[in-house]
Amino acid sequence: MTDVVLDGVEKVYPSGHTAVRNMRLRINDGELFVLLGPSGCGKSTILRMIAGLEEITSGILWLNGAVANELQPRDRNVAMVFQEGALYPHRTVRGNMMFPLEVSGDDRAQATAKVVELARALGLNTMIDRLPGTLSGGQRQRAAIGRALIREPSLFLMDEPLSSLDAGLRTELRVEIAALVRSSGTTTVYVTHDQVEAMTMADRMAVLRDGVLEDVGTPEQVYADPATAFVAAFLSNPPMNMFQATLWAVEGEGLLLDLGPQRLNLPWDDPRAASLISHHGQSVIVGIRPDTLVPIEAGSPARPGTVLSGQVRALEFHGHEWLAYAEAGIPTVEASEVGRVAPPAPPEPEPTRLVDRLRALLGGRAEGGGEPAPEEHAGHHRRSDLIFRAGPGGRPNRGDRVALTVDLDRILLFGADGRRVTPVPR
Ligand SMILES: Nc1ncnc2c1ncn2[C@@H]1O[C@H](COP(=O)(O)OP(=O)(O)OP(=O)(O)O)[C@@H](O)[C@H]1O
Repeated sequence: MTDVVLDGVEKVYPSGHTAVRNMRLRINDGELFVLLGPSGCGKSTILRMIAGLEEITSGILWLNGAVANELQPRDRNVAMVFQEGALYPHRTVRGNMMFPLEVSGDDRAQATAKVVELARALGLNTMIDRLPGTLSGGQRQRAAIGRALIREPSLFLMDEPLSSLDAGLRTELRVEIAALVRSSGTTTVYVTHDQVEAMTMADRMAVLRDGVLEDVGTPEQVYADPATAFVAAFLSNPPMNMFQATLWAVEGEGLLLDLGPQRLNLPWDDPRAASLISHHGQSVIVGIRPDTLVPIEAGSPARPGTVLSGQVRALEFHGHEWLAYAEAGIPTVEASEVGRVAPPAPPEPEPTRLVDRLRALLGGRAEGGGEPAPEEHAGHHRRSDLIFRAGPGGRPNRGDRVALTVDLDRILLFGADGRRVTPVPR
């Protein structure tokens, strides 16, 4: 049993690259804690610093209330599983799982019983005498997890243990791993770049970008109440609409979100009004999840300032629903670039998105249909402006003009720096 505290931890590699910046995190005893973020954000570096495999440049690491910066890895009672859990190829599953107990000189009869019990919990009992080379990837990962857990570490660290497996197996194993580590009560830090894995497994999770902690909380908190535009966009599937707006506080009318050719209107009694007033005349980012947009009959009554409209230009079938992409002429924001601490990568010399290359080739018309290209506004403009869901019965057709009511209580508002305009409760 152990808790982990990172107090202002930084990692600068000898190359000069800062991989982790001023990391402040508390991982509680017995928690299944997930570190989530895109490739290169510093997740593995943090895990390796906790394990003692990577030196901490500055800041303090506390393990169970004691400073652990200089503690040798073997003195931390930590077990780690990697993407490809390395097993001894000439030892059976049983032999691999027995190994840590042999090294620590455990009683052989007790060790054997323990291995059999854990192998059963991992669904490996029927293959306990097989060599790793005869196992599937998922079975090998289970055996690696078994070997790591057998000596009951105080802290269990897992670095993308499922990323080499196919989608079906990942889903199956993530449920099993979560159940197993919870039943063992071992504090676990689990690294992944997969949002679904993080949200389905975590007791609490941290979202990282460029070595910086963007948000931390339970999956429900971080999803429903994200601290930054980056977190909101990273966790949204289907993608969140991220619009560039100018905010105007207008007496008698409320708070206007000027989206270029369209606008939304928050009443003065909106709970966010007090925080929003300080953004009067400034750019804000409006995050709208597709499920907060509901198609309505054109011309049907709706409160002014609660409707967005557009022309459907593409539809995607997702089995249980359709996703529609409507051109609305509203400037959008690339949330992954908003509020970055590290300088963004230099711009690509050539358009890299297929749609941009096609558009360049076709002289500005990527999709057929001959519709005039929408007017460009300030801000980063994408053609697929407005993404919304349509049930199997209510799907629009390509080219239809659609009106969508916006659930204003559920829109997320961020300042130009990407941080939420209202403080996020945690
Ligand atoms: N030994 C090293 N020397 C210099 N830079 C390094 C070293 N190891 C990692 N980095 C850099 O530090 C940053 C963080 O790397 P890290 O492996 O922690 O990221 P990650 O979030 O785990 O990525 P991934 O999901 O791709 O594994 C990256 O930019 C990486 O290139």
